[in-house]
Amino acid sequence: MTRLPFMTQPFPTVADYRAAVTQVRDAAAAYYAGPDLAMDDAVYDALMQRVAATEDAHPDWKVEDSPTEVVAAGGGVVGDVVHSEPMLSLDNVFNEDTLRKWALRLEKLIGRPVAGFTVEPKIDGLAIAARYEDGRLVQVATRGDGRAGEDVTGQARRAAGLPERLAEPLTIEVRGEVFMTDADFDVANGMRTATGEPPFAHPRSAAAGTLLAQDRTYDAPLSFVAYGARGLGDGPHSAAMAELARLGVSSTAGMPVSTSIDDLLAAVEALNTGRGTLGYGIDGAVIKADQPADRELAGSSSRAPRWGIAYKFPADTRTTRLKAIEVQVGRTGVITPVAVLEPVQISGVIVTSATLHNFDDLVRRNVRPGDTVFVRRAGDVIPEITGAKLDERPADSVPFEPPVRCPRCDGEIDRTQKRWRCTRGRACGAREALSYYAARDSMDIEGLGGKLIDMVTAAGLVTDPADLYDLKVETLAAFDRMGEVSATKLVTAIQSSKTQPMSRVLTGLGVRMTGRSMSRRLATHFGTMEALLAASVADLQEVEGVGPERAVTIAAELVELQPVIARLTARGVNMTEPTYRPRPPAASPAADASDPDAADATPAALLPLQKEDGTPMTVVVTGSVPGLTRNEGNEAVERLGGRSSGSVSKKTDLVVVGEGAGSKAAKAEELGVRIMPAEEFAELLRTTTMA
Ligand SMILES: NC(=O)c1ccc[n+]([C@@H]2O[C@H](COP(=O)([O-])OP(=O)(O)OC[C@H]3O[C@@H](n4cnc5c(N)ncnc54)[C@H](O)[C@@H]3O)[C@@H](O)[C@H]2O)c1
Ligand SMILES: [Zn+2]
Repeated sequence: MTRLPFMTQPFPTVADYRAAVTQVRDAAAAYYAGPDLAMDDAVYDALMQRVAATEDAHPDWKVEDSPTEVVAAGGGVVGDVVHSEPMLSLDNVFNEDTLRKWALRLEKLIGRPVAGFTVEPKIDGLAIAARYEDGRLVQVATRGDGRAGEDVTGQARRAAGLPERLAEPLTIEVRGEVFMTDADFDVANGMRTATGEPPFAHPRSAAAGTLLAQDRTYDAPLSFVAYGARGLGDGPHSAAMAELARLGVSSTAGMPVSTSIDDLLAAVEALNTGRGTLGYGIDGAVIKADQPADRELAGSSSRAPRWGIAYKFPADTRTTRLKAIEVQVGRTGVITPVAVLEPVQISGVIVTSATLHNFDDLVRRNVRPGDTVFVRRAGDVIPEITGAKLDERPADSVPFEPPVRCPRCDGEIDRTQKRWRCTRGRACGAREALSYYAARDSMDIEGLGGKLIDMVTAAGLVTDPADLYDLKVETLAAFDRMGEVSATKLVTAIQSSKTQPMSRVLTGLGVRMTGRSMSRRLATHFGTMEALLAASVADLQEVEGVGPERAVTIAAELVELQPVIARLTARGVNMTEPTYRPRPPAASPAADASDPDAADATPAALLPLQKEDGTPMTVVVTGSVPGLTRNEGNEAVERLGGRSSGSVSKKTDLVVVGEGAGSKAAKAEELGVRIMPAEEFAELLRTTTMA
């Protein structure tokens, strides 16, 4: 997990520092009191780090009971249940380097290697302590200020994983996290809105609001996972967790125990990678010394144990402004609201749009254009909006009006399912999809215009591009004003489109967030449709211009398109890209000598627009090239091994100048970039593709 190293700067003045302390305290007070949030977790964490850095730099500025030194930054709500032993916070690390340092410091502190570390998920919920007497659940309390918490027995009894009775009549204390799964979050908000209450903004606040609710107007589901126990003997932590599981309590049992830091880091990384698929939110990993003897030697400060640490993952939830809600009609007629966002960075990725799932959800989550919304992005999953900050809603905001008719074909909408659909299903998008497929820049099927597409779709003959290849001359000839001759011509045009390069197939399929040049780049990079379909989100990002957001969308689109691609392939449509050259393997003399396939991988002869090292020249085509459209001109550049670009700069290697060229040609001359007349370019294309 690589992250930009950054230094936390101390505050310049004592007044700034004090103001930050107040801000932290206020935020913590709101956070621990219930579902409301003053700021993003990431902002809170950064502020806390700055407060700590300032205290390091100016110990004399430090305020009494600094939030860096007390549990819950001093914001925990004190109750009347006194804990058997303080419930502490955890110190944080944010990267590999500081985790290694922490482990070294711990070993120095105890004077010997740590016997083993457990790695547990840090579930994003609320800490509780649950007492069992003779196997019966008798009391549950929140962490509070660490010394005493509030009694939440009634609400906590409903948490899945925290049973009313243990499998054996033991008297023990169980500590762990109460949280809400993503699925239960939807249920909870459904109940909230049904009773006229504002929905929760995200699962953590839903868990807090539910557990701390004074009046129980609804019964939202909660879950529990234990990560601590008292009264089960003095074996290792991992054994205690296994014992809890045996007693019927959901726990972190089965978590990896590592003896080397490298294994430990691998376990942390595995948790981070899998975090999007858990079905509930985690905000980090918790690493603990497994053996009680090690823990005892290390001890604790007033705020946190020294034998454990939280490795915080980059925040997966941020707030931003919802600029607009757009309605998208998918290929199968599914109608979904899509959020257009003020760009926001979430765990290193700029997010500009998010899914809102469906129209019910929009109501349930009470989200309106103009709202400040919580956006969650977990790993390679399309970002979603979990809720809005209702206290920041503009006074003039109005609810979003869902469409009454299909925004694409004006047809009826089927609202019987959660996911609304155009009643015309695939046929709704067929016309658009087919004209796009047949267009000159895509498969270039001459004679397949709007009228014909209307006829074949209305007759139910064609719903997706693959159906085109099944069209028979006799069938078409029977259409009004068609005739044998034009029907034959059309069928021939359709059939001969099968040899078009894969990049045009991709363009024709209309993969969201890709256009013609991106389709070409994808096709040239992967070479075959098979390789493209097998590409992971990470593989896709190797293609120039494909960032994480686009990669996720392309991957999702390809999954959706797989059936039609399979049908096209079955009909003999070409799924390879002619300009594709397998990239030579990384220079490794040993591999060259022993690898029998190495000979196959030697780079092919250079194409006219490739540089000596095989990389593409950057080429700008301006003005018209005889016989080619602008798109075909760009396509030709790539077929000749170059990379087409729209603007002339010092990095441009070649400018093709045709009739009607304007300022770009002038700029090329000014910069001394090589110029090629369009006729010469056309000739080059002719000779190269003939060879
Ligand atoms: N947005 C805000 O305004 C705001 C305000 C206060 C706190 N916060 C968030 O809360 C964090 C600090 O809160 P904290 O002091 O309650 O927590 P912490 O970071 O000090 O960690 C301790 C807590 O982690 C939880 N936990 C989850 N899994 C665990 C496991 N396997 N083992 C042990 N503990 C586990 C427990 O609830 C425990 O109390 C901040 O980093 C911030 O993200 C946000
Ligand atoms: Zn429609």
